[in-house]
Amino acid sequence: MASAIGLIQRLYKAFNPPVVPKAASTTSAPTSPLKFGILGAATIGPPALIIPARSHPEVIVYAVAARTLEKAQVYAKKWGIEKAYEGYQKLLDDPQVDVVYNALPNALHYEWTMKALKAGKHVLNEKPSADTAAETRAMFDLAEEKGLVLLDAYHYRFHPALKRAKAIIDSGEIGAIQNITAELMLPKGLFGDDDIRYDYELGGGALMDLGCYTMSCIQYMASSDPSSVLSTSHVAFTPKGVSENYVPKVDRRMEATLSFPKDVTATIRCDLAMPHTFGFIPKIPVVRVKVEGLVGNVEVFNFVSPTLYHSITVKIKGGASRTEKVYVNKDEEGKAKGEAWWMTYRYQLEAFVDKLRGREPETWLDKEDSVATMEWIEKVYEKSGLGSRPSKI
Ligand SMILES: NC(=O)C1=CN([C@@H]2O[C@H](COP(=O)(O)OP(=O)(O)OC[C@H]3O[C@@H](n4cnc5c(N)ncnc54)[C@H](OP(=O)(O)O)[C@@H]3O)[C@@H](O)[C@H]2O)C=CC1
Ligand SMILES: O=C1OC[C@@H](O)[C@H](O)[C@H]1O
Repeated sequence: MASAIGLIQRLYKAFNPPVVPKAASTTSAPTSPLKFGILGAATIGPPALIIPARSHPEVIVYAVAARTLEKAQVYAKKWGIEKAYEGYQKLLDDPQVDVVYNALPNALHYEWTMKALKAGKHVLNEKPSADTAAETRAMFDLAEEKGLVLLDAYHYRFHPALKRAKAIIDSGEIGAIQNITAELMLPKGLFGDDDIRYDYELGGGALMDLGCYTMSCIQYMASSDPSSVLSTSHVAFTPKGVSENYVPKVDRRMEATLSFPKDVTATIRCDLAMPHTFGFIPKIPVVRVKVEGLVGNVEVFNFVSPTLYHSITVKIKGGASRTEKVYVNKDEEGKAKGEAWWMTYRYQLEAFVDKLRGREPETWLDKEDSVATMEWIEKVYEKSGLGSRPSKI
């Protein structure tokens, strides 16, 4: 009962956060709040940036750009955004925009992040980083050269629940890691056949969309990059009405097993549309990561959206089992940083702004994290025979 009430309270506040006055930076040198501009009137914009920004004193969502002015205006009106632009370049040309949130389809991340950086903007770039590791590397190289902050929005990494699970593993409580399993599988019916996730030219595929979280997560849990892709299996997406000769390039489902140094193995599973049970009962989403060690294991249920609900279960072989839940970061004195209702996106925004303002973020993902995740996504695609998504460089 208490946990149901907690869930309702967290959900309500996550989507109806207190709107705080916009202030100058909290650093000693006062500056104006940061003005964010969104590329694309995208579905992800409100949960990932617009709503979290309401409770961030240093963030104003100031502009949105879409391919048509009408779409940008409708979105701007709905979400209380001051400026609406037709075409993405116009938003980049606006000197008032400090930060660009790139919410375009994956295949456009590279082009528009590069353009935004060239225009002198910091960038919060949606996941997965780009279509290939070469594109990712080029984006981060340019950000470094320009002294700008670039972050790929692997939002799940910023939630304290993940940090707690990792701390348990790193403490040695479960012994040396032997095996990791990360799964993110959704039921059929969430995405139409014309969704960007099923479009090869737009960087589609289950591994790109959902699998990037699982790939990133196994690397984080293992504290290492993989050594090789041992095996893959996939179910391709085939649009309706295509000819017999159609060669599918997009995975609806992907499974891969990878080896890591020190005899560690990891399996990832992702699915954009798990078939209904008996053809009509939708399956429950599968969102979990399990790390098995020599003497025990840790399992995080719902590692991607832990604010809604999560559990961290620790089982020691032949011994006790316990469950933890962690919704806020605490410093050494026990002072909370964050709120139980902060979604992963709000934690991510906090870290992004801290970095940009020269404060130490609680969590950060750098160039090497992003490049390594893309590299191994490409290697899985190569092994599967589907091949990498088309690179622009
Ligand atoms: N962090 C997270 O939890 C999530 C992240 N994502 C990521 O965010 C990005 C966007 O996803 P999502 O919001 O679901 O997607 P949407 O389809 O809702 O938005 C994509 C945006 O890209 C623009 N766009 C530009 N060119 C094209 C094109 N050729 N075809 C289709 N759209 C185009 C669209 O049009 P216009 O310019 O006209 O507005 C639209 O606003 C992806 O990279 C995805 O992986 C998605 C969901 C969750
Ligand atoms: O968090 C997510 O959940 C649903 C996905 O399709 C989306 O792209 C992803 O980022």
